[in-house]
Amino acid sequence: MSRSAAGVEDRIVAKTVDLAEIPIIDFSPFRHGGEAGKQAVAAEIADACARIGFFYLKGHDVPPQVLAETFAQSKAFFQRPVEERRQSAASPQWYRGWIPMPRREGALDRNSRLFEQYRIQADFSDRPDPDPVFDRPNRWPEDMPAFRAACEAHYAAMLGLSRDLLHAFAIGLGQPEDCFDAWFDRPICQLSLLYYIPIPDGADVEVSNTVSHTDEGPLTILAQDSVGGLEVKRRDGTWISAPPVPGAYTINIGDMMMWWSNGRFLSNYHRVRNKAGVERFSIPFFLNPDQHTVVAPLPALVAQDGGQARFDPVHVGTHLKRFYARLEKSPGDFL
Ligand SMILES: O=C(O)CCC(=O)C(=O)O
Ligand SMILES: [Fe+2]
Repeated sequence: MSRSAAGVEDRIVAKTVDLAEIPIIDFSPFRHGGEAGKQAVAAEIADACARIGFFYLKGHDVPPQVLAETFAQSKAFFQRPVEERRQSAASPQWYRGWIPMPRREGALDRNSRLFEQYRIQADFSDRPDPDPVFDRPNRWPEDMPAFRAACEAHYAAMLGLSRDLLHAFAIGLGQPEDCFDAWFDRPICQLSLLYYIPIPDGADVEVSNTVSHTDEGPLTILAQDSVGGLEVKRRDGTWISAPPVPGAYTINIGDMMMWWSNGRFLSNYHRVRNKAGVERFSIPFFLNPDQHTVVAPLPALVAQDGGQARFDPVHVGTHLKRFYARLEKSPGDFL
């Protein structure tokens, strides 16, 4: 018997956030509240990262119009006919631009990937020794100059916020505020505009728009529209909703921050199930270190843990190239 859409897991599609699980943290004391403000915010962030790896951030000082304009441009782009979207398509050799949904074969399941995306990355193509994967110019829809302007403004705002958040993570780990800074000179960041179709009524309860995954880099700053559908795994293995909180970003740490913290912080599993019956838009910004950074547990934390490093060192560029190669192999990813 197939499980019905009204199965147990469906009940977790909640519209309100459980603040005991995922706290809303006000960032303004970190910037404007002196040393005590910094310590207090860093402690709240560290607590959330240790428990669940997710928190909401308000008081971030990102002007609301930066986000509103990027959402407006994203909607305008995804509403275009497919022939127009395809004009700025990514390819396995040029992983920037529009990435369609995989072609569907058979019934939907938890791996169906029910979303399209537009991927924008750092552009270091002016380097004397440009890397063929990382240092490419972005693709832009040529007849939508406002699209490019909005994405670039949003990217810059997210990069600025990430740099401050790195300071908060450092303090929360009991380390000097600038302990991560040297690894973020030319960070390989990515801004994705995501467009999720609704999961059809009556689909198996396992059907999900994205697979359950952790993020690769140290930090993801996510803007959600009002639809909801993001779900986060608790340490006991059950799923909870992480619905949008107006005016706040949804923030999670990824694998590299877990490695640096020697496991104090959790890079947590999450997924999207859009059961709202309408389209959903979201905009994650993925922070990654410089290409040649080697991420390994911070020595001071390893010393506190009796000399035991829980994770092996990882070279960022090699790791991300392997990750991109996996994405490229997914059948049907490119039209
Ligand atoms: O769209 C979302 O809410 C989350 C997206 C996500 O997890 C990802 O792109 O890694
Ligand atoms: Fe993610």
